[in-house]
Amino acid sequence: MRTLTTIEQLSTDDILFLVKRARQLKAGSPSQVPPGLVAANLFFEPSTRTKMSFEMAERKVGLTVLPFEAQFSSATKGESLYDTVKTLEAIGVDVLVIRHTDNAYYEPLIGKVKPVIINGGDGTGNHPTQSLLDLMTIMEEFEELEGRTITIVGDLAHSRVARSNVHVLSRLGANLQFVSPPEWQAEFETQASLDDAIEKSDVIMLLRVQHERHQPGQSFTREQYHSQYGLTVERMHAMKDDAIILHPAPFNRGVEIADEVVEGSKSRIFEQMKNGVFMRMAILEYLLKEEA
Ligand SMILES: N[C@@H](CC(=O)O)C(=O)O
Ligand SMILES: NC(=O)OP(=O)(O)O
Repeated sequence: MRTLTTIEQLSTDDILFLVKRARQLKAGSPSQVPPGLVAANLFFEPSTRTKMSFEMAERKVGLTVLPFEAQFSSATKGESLYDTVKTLEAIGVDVLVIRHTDNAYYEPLIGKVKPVIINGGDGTGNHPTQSLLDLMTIMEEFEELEGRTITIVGDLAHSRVARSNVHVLSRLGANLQFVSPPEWQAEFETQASLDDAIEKSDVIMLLRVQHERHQPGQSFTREQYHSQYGLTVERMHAMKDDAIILHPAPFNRGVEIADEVVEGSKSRIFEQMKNGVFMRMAILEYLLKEEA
C-alpha cells in the first residue's frame, strides 16, 4: 500500500499493527525507514498539531523534510494541487502529507503520482492519522474496545475526526453514543442528554465547534453551548472513576470543555498529541519500508 487517505482502506489487522508499532516506538524501539528519503508537508488549511507532529515524526525516522508554505507557493498563482504534487515528484520528494479544504482532494492523485500520499485532513471528510492516534490513546488505557462505551460529543456534521473515528471504533467493537445540537447531528442518531450519556461512558470524545465551516447565524453563544453540550467540572465529576476525556484539539476552553478540565486527571488530550508523533512514525515506517 502506497497511500493513507482514509481509515477504511486499512484492514483491522493493519490498524492493530500500527497501534502496536506506535507503542513500541514510544517505548524506544528504533525506527526502520530506509535512508535517503525526502518528505514535504503541504498544508492548505491551518494546522499546529498534525503539521508539527508529522515534521517531528519525519525527522525522528530520518527523513529529510523540505519546507512548504501554501501561502507563499505557486498555488496562490492558480497552480492546481495535481501540478504542485507532480512538481514535487519531479524534484525528488518521496512522501507528501497533505491537508486540504476539499473533501477527497486526493482522488485525482491516486495512481497518477509517485510520492506516497498521507491525508492530514480533507474538508469535512477524513482525518485518518487522528483516528489512529486516538485509538492508540484509548488502547493504552483499556487495551480492548469490545464492550466499552465511547460518547462523541459536539459538531458531528462538520467534523472529519468524528467520521474517521466512528468507522474505526465501531469496527473494533466499541458501543458508540452521540450527543450533538440537532442542527449538527448529521447522519448520527443522537442521545437527548449529555448527562445521561456521560454516566455510561468509558471515553468522552469532545469535538471542536467548527466555526469556519458554519454559515453565518448557525452558531450558539459560548455560554449556551457550554451549559448544554460542554464538559463542565460537574459533568467531569459525574464520569465513571476510570473514564477518560479526549479532544483532537484545538479546543475552545469554556465552550466544549471547561478550562479546569483540560489539564485535569481524566484528560488525555496532551497524551493524544504526544502519541501523534509515535503513531505518525509508525505510519511513515509502514508506508516507506520498501522504498529506497
Ligand atoms: N484539528 C482537527 C480537529 C479540529 O480542528 O477541530 C482537524 O483538523 O480536523
Ligand atoms: N488535531 C489536529 O488535527 O490539530 P491541527 O488542526 O492543529 O493539526
